[in-house]
Amino acid sequence: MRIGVVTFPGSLDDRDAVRAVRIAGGTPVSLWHDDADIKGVDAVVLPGGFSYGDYLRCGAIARFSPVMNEIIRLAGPPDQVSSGLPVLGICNGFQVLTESHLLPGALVRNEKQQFICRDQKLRIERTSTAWTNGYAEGQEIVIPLKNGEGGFIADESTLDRLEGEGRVVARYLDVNPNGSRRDIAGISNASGTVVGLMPHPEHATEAGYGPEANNGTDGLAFFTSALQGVLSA
Ligand SMILES: NC(=O)CC[C@H](N)C(=O)O
Repeated sequence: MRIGVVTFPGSLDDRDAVRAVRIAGGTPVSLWHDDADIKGVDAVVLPGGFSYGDYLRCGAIARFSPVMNEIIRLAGPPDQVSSGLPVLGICNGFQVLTESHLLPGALVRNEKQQFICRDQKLRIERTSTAWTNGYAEGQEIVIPLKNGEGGFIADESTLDRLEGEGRVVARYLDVNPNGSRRDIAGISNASGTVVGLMPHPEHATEAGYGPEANNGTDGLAFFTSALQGVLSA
């Protein structure tokens, strides 16, 4: 399975995302922000970093890049249950997804106005997505978190809708590091093909290099899940 990893000017975690795809058993395909097509890949990862220098707002400029035009077209409308292109947005990638309106809500400055870097415990709440079907529902994992604008916000009716439709993919456990509403760390579109996640699974895919928990490999199932290519819902 060929998984595209997009590099924007200022991307930081694209190399680790490429590596994670390879460790999971997939074939990584590098995509450049200026590419008008996505080379026929089966899924796409939008990596973390500081696309276009985080000017204006994180992800606000990346959303208008040629490669995003194509990804937005292929991913399909966010509230429609259809099998569009699977897309995982990690951290800055999550910010790009909300700016692109592929996911609802927005990411704002962390509550304490500081950049955070820590190992973060999460609970996986939705496993019927292209990116989390390899986890058990309710599974607790620890992966790195590092961002300045990671507070997930949305109006109450949108939050209720996300909860009601089971679209909260992951929630912060023990500590809510950034003031995200309802401890939300990740959400999906209606069909579970598009997932945005603020912490970084690509940094916890190789034994001995991620957080101490489970030998540092708690993030790998995001990438092996995509290789299953099957949604259970
Ligand atoms: N690690 C990242 O992707 C950082 C995301 C974003 N630039 C922020 O600081 O919030």
